[in-house]
Amino acid sequence: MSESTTATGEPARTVSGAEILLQNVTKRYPGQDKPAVDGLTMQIPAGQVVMLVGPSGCGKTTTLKMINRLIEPTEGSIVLGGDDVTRMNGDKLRRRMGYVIQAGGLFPHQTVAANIAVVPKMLGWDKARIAARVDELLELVSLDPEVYRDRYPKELSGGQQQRVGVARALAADPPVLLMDEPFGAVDPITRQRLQDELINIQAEVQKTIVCVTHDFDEAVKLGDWIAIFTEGAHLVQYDTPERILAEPANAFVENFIGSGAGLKQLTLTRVADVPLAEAEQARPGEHADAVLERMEASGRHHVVVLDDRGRPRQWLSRKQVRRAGTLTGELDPQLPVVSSRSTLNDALDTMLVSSAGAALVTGRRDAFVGVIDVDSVMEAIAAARASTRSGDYTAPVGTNTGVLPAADGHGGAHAVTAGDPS
Ligand SMILES: Nc1ncnc2c1ncn2[C@@H]1O[C@H](COP(=O)(O)OP(=O)(O)OP(=O)(O)O)[C@@H](O)[C@H]1O
Repeated sequence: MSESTTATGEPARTVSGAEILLQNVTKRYPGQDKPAVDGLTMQIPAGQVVMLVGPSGCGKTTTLKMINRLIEPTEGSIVLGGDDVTRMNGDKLRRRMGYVIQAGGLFPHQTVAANIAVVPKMLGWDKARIAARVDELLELVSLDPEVYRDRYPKELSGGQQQRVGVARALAADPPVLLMDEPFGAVDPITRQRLQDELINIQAEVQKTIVCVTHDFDEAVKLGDWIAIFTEGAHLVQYDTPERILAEPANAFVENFIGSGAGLKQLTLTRVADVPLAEAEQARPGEHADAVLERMEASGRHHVVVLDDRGRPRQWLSRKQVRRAGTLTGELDPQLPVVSSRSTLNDALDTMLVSSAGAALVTGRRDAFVGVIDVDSVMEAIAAARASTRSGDYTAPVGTNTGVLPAADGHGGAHAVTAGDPS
């Protein structure tokens, strides 16, 4: 995600996350012959997003929960920003790590504000500071504080509950956010929106995020790095989404990625990276004749009707304009809109259901910025295929051999195909 921050031209922000280092960590559950996590050594870089993926039962959740010690490791150590967490008080530690689970995991009998305030209260913040923080976080997750702060979880949609879950996890500004299948319980459209929002939030907060998912596309979309595990949390490949798609370490990874790796490349490119077309614009209340005259002069066949804050309301053909007489500006619920942060994959989905074969793109505060069409997406795919994937970066360390590679400039220089399956 940090790459997408620069791709959208926004200045890099100060990293507030901390590095996490798992050192030779093993978890044996009582009564199990094989360890759920077997000697895992893994570096999770500060301020970056690491996605943990792999088949069911491979040890993703156990790995995640050992980081905040909801599960105690049997062996090994976990270091957070230089401190050994296995020696810290568990409650104190969990205040330094936000934790987001499926469906938000909110307390049903507490209001949204009270849910978000849990950790700040434990930390003894005064009321005014807590109230200000609650409102700030609700704004951050795109919920109007006036409307939502006094509601109860059951009065929210699944997506809204998930947003409150993220707000709660961020409440005391912890350096680390742990997420376990955070968007598993919402419908695909809401999931796409929540993922886009998380990308936006991360661009602002730059936390260290470790996220478990079943969904490889989600891992490609959100991850700076993806760790692919087999049983026993054996790391098969730990690298960038680009590299994993282009050079899967072995047949297991190939299978896991599934077919259509080429199409998955679409998930790596954002709408903001593609040149957008301009569009004819109009305001509610305008008369059809004037609008048609402008469309005639520009040779454009569609006009986008924008409200006074520049947000799209309608997208009309000449015929529709003629029929309207005067533009009402009434919001079209079917309007094909994508955010400039959306992936080309999401944009393509939206375009395919839009009769215009194109989509309106919005930027900051949902203001209209241009039009994306199928041709520009196709060109972007061709360009991505043609671009060479140079290895000019250093992948974090990850291995199950229990030995941290020496810092000789080579250690972890490429990704780790750790615990060589041979
Ligand atoms: N409390 C427990 N007691 C005994 N065994 C457990 C316990 N929790 C998990 N396991 C076992 O440890 C292994 C790893 O489980 P874990 O939940 O970490 O996997 P996962 O990759 O997160 O799976 P999923 O994707 O299905 O959630 C599994 O074989 C599981 O059955």
